[in-house]
Amino acid sequence: MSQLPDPSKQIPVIVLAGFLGSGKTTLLNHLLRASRGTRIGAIVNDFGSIEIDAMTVAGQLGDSTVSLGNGCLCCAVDASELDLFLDRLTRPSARLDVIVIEASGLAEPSELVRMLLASENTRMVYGGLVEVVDAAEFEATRERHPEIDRHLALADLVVLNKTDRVDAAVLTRLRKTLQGAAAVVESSYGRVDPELFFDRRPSTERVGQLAFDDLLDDHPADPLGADHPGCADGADRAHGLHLHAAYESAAFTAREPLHPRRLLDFLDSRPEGLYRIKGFVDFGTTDPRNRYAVHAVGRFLRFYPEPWPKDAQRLTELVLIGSEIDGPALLEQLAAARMEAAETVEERSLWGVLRYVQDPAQGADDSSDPAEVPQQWEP
Ligand SMILES: Nc1nc2c(ncn2[C@@H]2O[C@H](COP(=O)(O)OP(=O)(O)OP(=O)(O)O)[C@@H](O)[C@H]2O)c(=O)[nH]1
Repeated sequence: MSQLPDPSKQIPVIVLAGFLGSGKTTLLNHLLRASRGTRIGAIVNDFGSIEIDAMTVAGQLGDSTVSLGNGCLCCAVDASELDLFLDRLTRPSARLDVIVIEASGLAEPSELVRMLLASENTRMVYGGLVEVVDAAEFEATRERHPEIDRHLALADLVVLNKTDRVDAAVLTRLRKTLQGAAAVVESSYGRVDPELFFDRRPSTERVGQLAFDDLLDDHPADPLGADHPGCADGADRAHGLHLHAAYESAAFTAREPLHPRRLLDFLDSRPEGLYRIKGFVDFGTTDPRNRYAVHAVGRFLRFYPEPWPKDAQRLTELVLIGSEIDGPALLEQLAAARMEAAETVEERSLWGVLRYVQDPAQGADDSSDPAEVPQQWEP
């Protein structure tokens, strides 16, 4: 007879979900920096074909990060790829204490939870769903996507993030809206107490606010049919109701540096539907030392200069995610921002970009963590 697993030795697997750009990677990086000895494994699921999130996290974790790119994990035909990674990360030799799955910003959390609960891997236990909410964008996002309420209903913990971006009145309103959901913690730049994540949740019949049976029943037929971009063939029939059924992504790569002013023109005139842009930009001789991480979430735009990693290929790599966007046209516009070989560009053309760089003196993203070395950049 096979032995029942010892629950005290099972590794909790936490799902970190939340809409596009809400701050999942930022929070995951905070956890990794503030883990103080707890060994965290991460599985990162990007929606776009260039795995920007994985690139942002991977440096921190080495072998303990695995990336499941290009498509939503929630629509994998079967869970075998996830199982494979979980198998690898839960091996005793990996010596991990906890595993965090960062879902894509368009994933359907209930599908991920279902996959984890159905997993036959006895070395792990489902550790709960954390839903990150962007305080500045939440109300507009919820209006466009009422299904967000379903995600919140399933959460064990809601992190109301980006509180620095809203005033007291909005915050009070949000607190009221989120009342009745799971425990809510507020944060700026994902700085939450890691104890909230690492303390294993007792394994019970309930998942978040719902019973396990509710979760199994929550499997509506797909009114849109089976084929949607970003999904494996024959993906889940409920997929039509998933957020990402309405979204598409486009990937842009350029070997030539981009002209700062032309890139800004592109960003300033980005269409409403283009909700999320992320990646790294090479501005060539205008700043040869640094690459610029770029993040656009709704109308929010930020550049984060950071020294080029050693041996990194000098490329610009961007992922664009939006609904009702004309991907090829956007890529063409971006291509026009590439510099010609003979083109000279004045250093001051970078000034426009620098307006979107957060002043480190005003509190860098993770300044709360004394263990962290502040980013050095000199444009
Ligand atoms: N002002 C402010 N910006 C934040 C905060 N948290 C994250 N950001 C910024 O928001 C942008 C998106 O953050 P990410 O952590 O990449 O968001 P994400 O949820 O992983 O994004 P996707 O994977 O694309 O869904 C970045 O520019 C972050 O620096 C916050 O609390 N306040």
